[in-house]
Amino acid sequence: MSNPVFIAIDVPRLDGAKALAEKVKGHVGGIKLGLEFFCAHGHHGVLEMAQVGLPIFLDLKLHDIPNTVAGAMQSIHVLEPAIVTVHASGGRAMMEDAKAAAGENTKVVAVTMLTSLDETDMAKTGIAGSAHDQVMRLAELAETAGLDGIVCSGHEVGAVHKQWKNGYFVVPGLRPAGSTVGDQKRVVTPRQARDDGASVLVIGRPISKAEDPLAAARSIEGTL
Ligand SMILES: O=C(O)c1cc(=O)[nH]c(=O)n1[C@@H]1O[C@H](COP(=O)(O)O)[C@@H](O)[C@H]1O
Repeated sequence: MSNPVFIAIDVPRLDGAKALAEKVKGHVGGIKLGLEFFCAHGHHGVLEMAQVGLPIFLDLKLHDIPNTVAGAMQSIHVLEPAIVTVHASGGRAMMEDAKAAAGENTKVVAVTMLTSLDETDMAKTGIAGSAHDQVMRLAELAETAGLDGIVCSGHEVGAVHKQWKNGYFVVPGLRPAGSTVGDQKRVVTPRQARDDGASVLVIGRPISKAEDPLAAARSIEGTL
């Protein structure tokens, strides 16, 4: 099985991003570039990072009216990302149009409930009920819209996997035992997420902020 770990490269400088990716590339399966990186370096930066030779996950978390999101998807075609994110709360029509506008080899996955939120945060945005129910509801909506899968925490991935057999499940909020949780709230270990059906394990700071990122990536790989 190929390595399911995508390293989240949330660093501001392109040279630093590239050096980190080069360092760990033998022990991860892909590179995730998010808003911090894309806002700083745009298309040029993504093309530079693609030279490392690993699949690129472009985590743009698109959330707008359908026409605008479809346009954004068309604008990133040329980058040929393996995975792109949109927000499930953008609704069914937005997700349908995002998928229709995506390249044939790009998986479009919907962020359900951010792993930095818990039920108290959710209630303050006007959504009552459990994180589990909210993720299941949005997963069903994403499947109906024809997306490839969703992003959810390791707390929900087992249940979503049972409901959506051939879905593609991206799980962030991962922390090896004993590591700092930081701003994440719904957290599990990489091994737990993989055992529960995650297709992709997104891991950032436990590798990027480690004293020795190569050793950290290798050690996580060894637990899988
Ligand atoms: O879409 C994502 O990748 C994502 C969704 C989510 O619910 N939570 C989440 O942490 N992420 C991303 O996953 C990465 C997690 O980074 P670390 O907390 O440093 O491992 C960051 O790049 C986040 O933007």
